[in-house]
Amino acid sequence: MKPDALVPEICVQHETPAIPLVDIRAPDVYDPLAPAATRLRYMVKNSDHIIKCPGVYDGLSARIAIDVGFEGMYMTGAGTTASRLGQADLGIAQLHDMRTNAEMIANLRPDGPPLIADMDTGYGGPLVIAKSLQQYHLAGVAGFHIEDQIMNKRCGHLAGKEVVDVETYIQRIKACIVVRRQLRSDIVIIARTDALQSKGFDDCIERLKRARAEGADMGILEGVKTKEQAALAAKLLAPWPLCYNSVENGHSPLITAQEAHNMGYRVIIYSFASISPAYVAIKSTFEWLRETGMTGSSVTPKTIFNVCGLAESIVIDEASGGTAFAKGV
Ligand SMILES: C[C@](O)(C(=O)O)[C@H](CC(=O)O)C(=O)O
Repeated sequence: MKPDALVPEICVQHETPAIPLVDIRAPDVYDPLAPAATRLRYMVKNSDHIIKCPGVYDGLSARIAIDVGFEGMYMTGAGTTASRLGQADLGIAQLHDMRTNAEMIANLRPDGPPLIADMDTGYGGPLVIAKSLQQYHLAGVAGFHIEDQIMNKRCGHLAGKEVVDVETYIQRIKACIVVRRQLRSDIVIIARTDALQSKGFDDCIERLKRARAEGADMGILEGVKTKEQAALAAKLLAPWPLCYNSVENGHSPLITAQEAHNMGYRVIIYSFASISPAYVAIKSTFEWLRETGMTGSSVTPKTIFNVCGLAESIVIDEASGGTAFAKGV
């Protein structure tokens, strides 16, 4: 008798998490040439995994995210404020700062990973919000989140946040819906609530349900305190897709992408994924430089230029009959 005939037949049941139903308007067929917003909708609805979006704050961090092969990106407002203005995330960046950064990032590779961008409070009343949405749409942004903090907002992972009343929040969402319709845009509207600190969990769920009823495509419950809270929010709001804001060392528990997916989240953004390591690397290099007069870096200039599209530029020059790179680069 062959030895393996003694081995009882085992029927291995692979645990594949059930793909939760997702309620978002999306095309049935994926078109790689469709606008980023349309592609994002398709991905949210049809992906069998959670869409991981690293936080990017400038051209280089976005280029690296594209190079590494992420399927989505997130433009962090905190990172944009820090890198463009040298300020803390306290509502100092305005529409112009955010839109110009988002436009540059979204157009590095228009056929590349869709960009979700922070829109904070929308930067004003309904008319300003209308302008914000229009500008994000024209900039090629695929989706954005808009929240219910007061205009003098602060990072969602700081204490002392204040929120506007529900009706004012819903006005913000309605302004987005009306303008998106007028523009015939597919831009994904993500309603975020920061009310957990001051109003509690139930109030947040009510706010998100109201936003959903108005037509917001997705939701974020900012600053959840426990994994149970994160899971319950997804359950109570299903099949509405939720996005998880993973801020390591912030107010929320660490939840892996797989855990978030199993809870029913469809997108996970990592707000500080590039700015935190950049801070650590730049600081230690500068300290070393101050001490030794050398940076100690082993990265060649060309490495950076390659990530930033050197090859694409050469192709354009050659295709146009140029000779700028004929002697090498
Ligand atoms: C997501 C966020 O809006 C951002 O700007 O990245 C911030 C992140 C942070 O400052 O911790 C937020 O959570 O408010």
